[in-house]
Amino acid sequence: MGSTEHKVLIGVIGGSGLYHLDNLTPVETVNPETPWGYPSSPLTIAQLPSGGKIAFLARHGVGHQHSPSHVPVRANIAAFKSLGVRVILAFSAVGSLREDIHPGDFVVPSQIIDRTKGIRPSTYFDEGVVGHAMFGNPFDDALIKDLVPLVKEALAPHEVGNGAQVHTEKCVVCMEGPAFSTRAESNMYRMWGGDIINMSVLPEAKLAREAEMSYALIATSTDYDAWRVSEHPVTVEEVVKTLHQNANASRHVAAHVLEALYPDIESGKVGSSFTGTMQFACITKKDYITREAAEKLSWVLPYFS
Ligand SMILES: CSC[C@H]1O[C@H](OP(=O)(O)O)[C@H](O)[C@@H]1O
Ligand SMILES: Nc1ncnc2[nH]cnc12
Repeated sequence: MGSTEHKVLIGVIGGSGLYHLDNLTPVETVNPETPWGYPSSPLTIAQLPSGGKIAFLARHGVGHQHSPSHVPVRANIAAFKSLGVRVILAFSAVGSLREDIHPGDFVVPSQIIDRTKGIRPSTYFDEGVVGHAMFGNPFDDALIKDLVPLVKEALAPHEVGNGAQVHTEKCVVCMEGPAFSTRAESNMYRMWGGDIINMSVLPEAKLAREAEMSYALIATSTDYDAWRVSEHPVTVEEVVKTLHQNANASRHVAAHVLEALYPDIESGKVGSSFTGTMQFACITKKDYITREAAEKLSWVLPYFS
């Protein structure tokens, strides 16, 4: 198990362009080996001004060495869980599938369309224990309700937000990658009701749910993907350029939101929406669960210890 003297209640996942939160005070680095291997990067435990502790993880590694299809997501979520994390705030660079979601805007989505190709390990329930998590509302809506006003507040000063809007109630398409979509695919996603697109929200959100953790995505729009005929289809240069412009705003949003949410997470008012939900989601009969399988699952769910 991961061990630290610190009580860590919130995990932050930094996406493309967000490889550190150097506006917070680091206190320790941990790198727990989980039954699913090591996380994408060591976890930096940092202290908030009010004293609360958070853990930061770079999704693709600090050198951006893990492609979206090969991020060790099960290890990432298990590593957070082993530190006692209850809430995960995940940052992600996304393409916009809508005219009114401009590059530089922030989006806190409420739905997901899965366009990954089944090549990512995406469950903790594939080795001897069968469990079916409820996933109709893939994010923690109660967390989002508290989060969105805080994101808006953080971006309100023009020198921070630079006029960025905050969009809610949107649908994120998660594609396999690493190549971007064709124009035809991009248009199809628009017809399906997709509003933004990335390569990372799955299986992250699903594994957080299986581990009974509260999860929300804070997406920053970097481009118009491939659907907009007046423009050339998205390139990585364009994404990275906008990302660097957005990174300081994201760090500011993270610091503001973490500080404001911490007391409610500590008191259990926020972050407990899914506590206990997996207890009856496991369908395998007790006598059929091997000690090895139970031991492995106990990393993410207390019922198996
Ligand atoms: C660098 S462009 C595509 C890449 O960016 C996004 O990463 P993240 O979600 O970690 O910010 C997208 O999901 C792709 O992995
Ligand atoms: N257009 C796009 N497609 C998929 N992932 C992205 N991340 C940023 N822009 C993206």
